[in-house]
Amino acid sequence: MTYESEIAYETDKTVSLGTMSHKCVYCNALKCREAPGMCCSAGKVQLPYFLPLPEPLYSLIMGFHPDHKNFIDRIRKYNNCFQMTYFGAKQIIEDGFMLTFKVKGQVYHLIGSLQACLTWPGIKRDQALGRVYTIHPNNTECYYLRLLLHEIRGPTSFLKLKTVNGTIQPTYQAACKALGLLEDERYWDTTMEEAMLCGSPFKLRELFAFMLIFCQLSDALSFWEKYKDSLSEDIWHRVELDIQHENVNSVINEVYNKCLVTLEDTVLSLGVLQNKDYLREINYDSNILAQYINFNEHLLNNEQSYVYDKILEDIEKITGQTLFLDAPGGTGKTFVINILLARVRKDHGIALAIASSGIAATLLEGGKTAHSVFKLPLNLTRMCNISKQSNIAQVLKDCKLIVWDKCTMVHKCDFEALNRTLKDIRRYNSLMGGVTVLLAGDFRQTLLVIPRGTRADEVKLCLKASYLWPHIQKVALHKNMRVHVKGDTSAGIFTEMLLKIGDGNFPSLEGEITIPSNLCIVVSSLSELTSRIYPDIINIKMKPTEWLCMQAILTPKNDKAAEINEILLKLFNEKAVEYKSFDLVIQSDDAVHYPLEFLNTLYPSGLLSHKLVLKIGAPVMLLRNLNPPKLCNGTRL
Ligand SMILES: Nc1ncnc2c1ncn2[C@@H]1O[C@H](COP(=O)(O)OP(=O)(O)OP(=O)(O)O)[C@@H](O)[C@H]1O
Repeated sequence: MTYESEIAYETDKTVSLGTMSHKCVYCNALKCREAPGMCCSAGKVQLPYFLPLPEPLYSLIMGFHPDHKNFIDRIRKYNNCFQMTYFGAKQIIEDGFMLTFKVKGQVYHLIGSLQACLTWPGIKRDQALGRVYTIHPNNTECYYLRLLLHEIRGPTSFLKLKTVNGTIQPTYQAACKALGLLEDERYWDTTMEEAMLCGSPFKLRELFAFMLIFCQLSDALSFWEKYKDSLSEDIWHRVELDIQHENVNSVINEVYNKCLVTLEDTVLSLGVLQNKDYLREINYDSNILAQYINFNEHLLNNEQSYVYDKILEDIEKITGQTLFLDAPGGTGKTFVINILLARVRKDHGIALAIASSGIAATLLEGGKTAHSVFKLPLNLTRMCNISKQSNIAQVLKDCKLIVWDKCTMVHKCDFEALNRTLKDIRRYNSLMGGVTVLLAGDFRQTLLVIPRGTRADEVKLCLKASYLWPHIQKVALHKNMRVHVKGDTSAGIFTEMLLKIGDGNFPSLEGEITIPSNLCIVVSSLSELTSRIYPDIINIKMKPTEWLCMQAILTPKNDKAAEINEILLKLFNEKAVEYKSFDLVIQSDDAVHYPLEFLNTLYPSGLLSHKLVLKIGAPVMLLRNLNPPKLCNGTRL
């Protein structure tokens, strides 16, 4: 039926929908019939408040505008066309000679007079927008020209695109290189030359080893030829002392050879050619661990000691039990786990420390995420992605204890896949292949995330719903040590509240709770948040390091973190220095489907964003250390 704006449907006898006398108990929606809750999935779907319509839409709809009738008659057509063309922009930059905007990294230009024809009906020539065409990398110069068009704002000629710092480059590719848009071996030269200013030959060899392993030097031999004298300087000194008056040239090859041997040792010590995973697990310093145990073991309270002794006994008797440590926040899970790990590792046994999230993994000594160690597939399957011959299989075969913190966040299928994999690798058909497993977590905290899933889905797919759950022994910790040992009363109030919420005992209104104002401050914008957490950040140099350690803004998504970083960095007056990553598609044919500028917009977890902006004075946090014993991930530099 076509909608006729002239007809008063509410009084028309031929149209009878009934009165809207039913009110949904969850969202107050008025309905003719239909069970309560169908409209909002029993209160789970909550729409934002309806904001007043902007002008002239408000007048057009409400009848205050002369074009009201015309608008209402054609409202469907208007709707359809807005559906196709509407999108929002957060930031529009109008410098340069033409208006440009980016959607997912792709640049769109207001093409105006560049438009070849005027045939599109109803579109004015100066309102047309053009998207830069994707080009295959084999079409070299066009490909680099396109890259430049994405980087240089407001170019007025092709010559201008080729001009970098006043110099006209011979090709677009050369211009890209000069602008630092392409991967360039010169960076490794600059790195080495900078290191040579103050680094010892030992450090230079270590750096060279890192480059060989992680940086894919295209011509390692030429690099060696170029820097071999600096890399072997200390060896030269030693040899010179030994040979006294002999001809130096006669030993030159011996020196380089020695240098290459030490270089090889460095590469091997980084564990690339050996089983790095295995070496890492057995190479803990027993003396330090013994000291740690002596210092902390006697601090364990009765509940903690019970758990601790039970697990050690299980490891000793090789009973191979799986235990679940049910412990709310602050009861000392991490404390007990770290002593347990130290105890096994002290005797060069393998104790794997696993957590379901990266942040939780950093709290455990030598912790790693479950997905990285067990190679848990993202699309759930019956087995983990570990071959029997792999390095990690060797580790799993010999390990004595697996600790899995925050296990309540894991999908039951992952846990079941691990069970099957361990049975297979260890060739032992009991639970978890007979290795002692300690699962720790609190079901009141975050459960697993099911995309577009409901609360019921989460419960149905969590660890408790697994067929293995009845075979897991349960132990618990109750005493909040954060409050007990540290006397932190606010932590006590917070923990009590969390427990009440988790147990469903906190007063709520239609499924929503109000957090007491003495527990947190609600802010209205990101900039207010940053100014409250980091007031006066530009004078950070005057503040003690502890000040910075006392505050942090946590956000679950990398793009939000980038936004917060940008707000804070703008407050520093120093000149910004930009470092850009080189993103590549492995198959060159995919370059058309995944253009560089799109790859550059992604924020994969564990990787830096495409553009790293640094300013003098702004603190930097280490994301990944290639040489872990010295600085750990998350260190502020
Ligand atoms: N027996 C103990 N003696 C002294 N301090 C302890 C003891 N147990 C725990 N603590 C301290 O109490 C604090 C909380 O412990 P911990 O971080 O291990 O708790 P948790 O259960 O892992 O908490 P969350 O779930 O919030 O991570 C830590 O500072 C820890 O050092």
